[in-house]
Amino acid sequence: MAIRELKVCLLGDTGVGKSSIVCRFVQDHFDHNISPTIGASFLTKTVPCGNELHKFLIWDTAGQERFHSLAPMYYRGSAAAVIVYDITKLDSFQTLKKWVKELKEHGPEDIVVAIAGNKNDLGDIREVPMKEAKEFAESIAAIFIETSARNAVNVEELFQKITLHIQFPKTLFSDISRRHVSDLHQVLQHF
Ligand SMILES: Nc1nc2c(ncn2[C@@H]2O[C@H](COP(=O)(O)OP(=O)(O)OP(=O)(O)O)[C@@H](O)[C@H]2O)c(=O)[nH]1
Repeated sequence: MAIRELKVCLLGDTGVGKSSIVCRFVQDHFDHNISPTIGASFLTKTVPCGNELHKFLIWDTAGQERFHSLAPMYYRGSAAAVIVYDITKLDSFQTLKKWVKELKEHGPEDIVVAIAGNKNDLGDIREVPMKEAKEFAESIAAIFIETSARNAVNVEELFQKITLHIQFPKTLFSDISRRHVSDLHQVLQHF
């Protein structure tokens, strides 16, 4: 089976849950006392996808401002960027917008952007309305999903959506054309 390598980087404010999302995806584990990332960390996960294996090469970057200048090393050459914000922190959504701008100006031209609103288990103290974030994602043709690394909600789905976007570029999944439907079924049944 052919292996396709997909470099993916995670960007976003410190504390939004980037490492926790990666940890949930790769190890199906959640650590309440996880330490802030220093520089970046690297993990991989291979998933079957249609007739291929997709190997995610995941660069989890540090959100602290002092590491900001390192980010281009990780988004350069990436097939996808997951920009994470914390639904309980409006500031983290403003930071996300700055990352979108930076990627547009300096990132790879065809990079798939996925916006993940993490900590959706904390909906009672939400500061970022889902509708606003979804509309923003649509305005830049990005994937949008709310996740909870803690409760294992939508983390697999996030990477699944990325895979689909890479396989079927420019397809908006709210409007899948008929000719893609059978291919998509094939892909999804292998997840
Ligand atoms: N309630 C809740 N807490 C979460 C969730 N994801 C992460 N956390 C907590 O948020 C804090 C920060 O998580 P990290 O994964 O270290 O955040 P990060 O974005 O990688 O932070 P940096 O490495 O500093 O960039 C930790 O205390 C996590 O346990 C979630 O989905 N729900």
